[in-house]
Amino acid sequence: MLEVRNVFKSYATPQGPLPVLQGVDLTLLPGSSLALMGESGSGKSTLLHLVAGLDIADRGSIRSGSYQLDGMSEHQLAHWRRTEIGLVFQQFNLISSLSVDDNLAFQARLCGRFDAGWQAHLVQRLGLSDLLRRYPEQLSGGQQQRVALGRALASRPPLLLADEPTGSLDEGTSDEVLQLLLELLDGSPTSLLMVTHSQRVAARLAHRVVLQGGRLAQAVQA
Ligand SMILES: Nc1ncnc2c1ncn2[C@@H]1O[C@H](COP(=O)(O)OP(=O)(O)OP(=O)(O)O)[C@@H](O)[C@H]1O
Repeated sequence: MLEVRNVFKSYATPQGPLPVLQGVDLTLLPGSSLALMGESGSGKSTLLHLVAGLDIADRGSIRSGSYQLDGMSEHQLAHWRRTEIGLVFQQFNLISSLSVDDNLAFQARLCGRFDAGWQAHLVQRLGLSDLLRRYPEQLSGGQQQRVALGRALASRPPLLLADEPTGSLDEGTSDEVLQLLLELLDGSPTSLLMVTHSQRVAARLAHRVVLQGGRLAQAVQA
């Protein structure tokens, strides 16, 4: 279970500190999914980066399972990122020098959780069987995002963090990729925290919250 409690984060700017998160509270149960919405610049990516251990909160607590992120060293945060979370970004972030097959296995191998049977299942479900020997530049956007999802899920992380994962795909491809993701997560203990601007996408997840004035509010259904 992910628990974010009273988290604050400001950035230093030439004009002085810019407060972005001002007391964020969030709970995400195992196997559940939450859409994180809010206007551009409201701090969605900032919050996701804190949960990912890519940046550190000024104060407050972030915990998941037996991990307490505040107070962790850079080395411990790197371990957290490697073993406990899967990350998917709008710009796929695949490793251009590795084949699809090796991209898929990359994180799972890194954290010692490579499972050939599970990877074969992901390849089949994500429709990647004919693309395994290709390199990222030889794939369409939708294909690259399917590889990125497979890579993030191959290590069976307790928490999947996705920042606008379908943001650069057309509507049809976006629906297809989201559908695959939700099917793969169905019945699994992996929780999904997804930043999205799309009401359509958010409506498919179990819960929705909006970041406003540095805090989270329940989303009002459009
Ligand atoms: N490293 C940084 N240094 C200074 N200011 C930053 C930094 N990163 C983000 N910001 C500012 O913090 C605020 C929140 O940014 P963030 O990227 O978290 O917003 P967002 O809600 O994800 O926006 P979008 O929907 O446009 O991606 C913005 O005003 C942004 O300019």
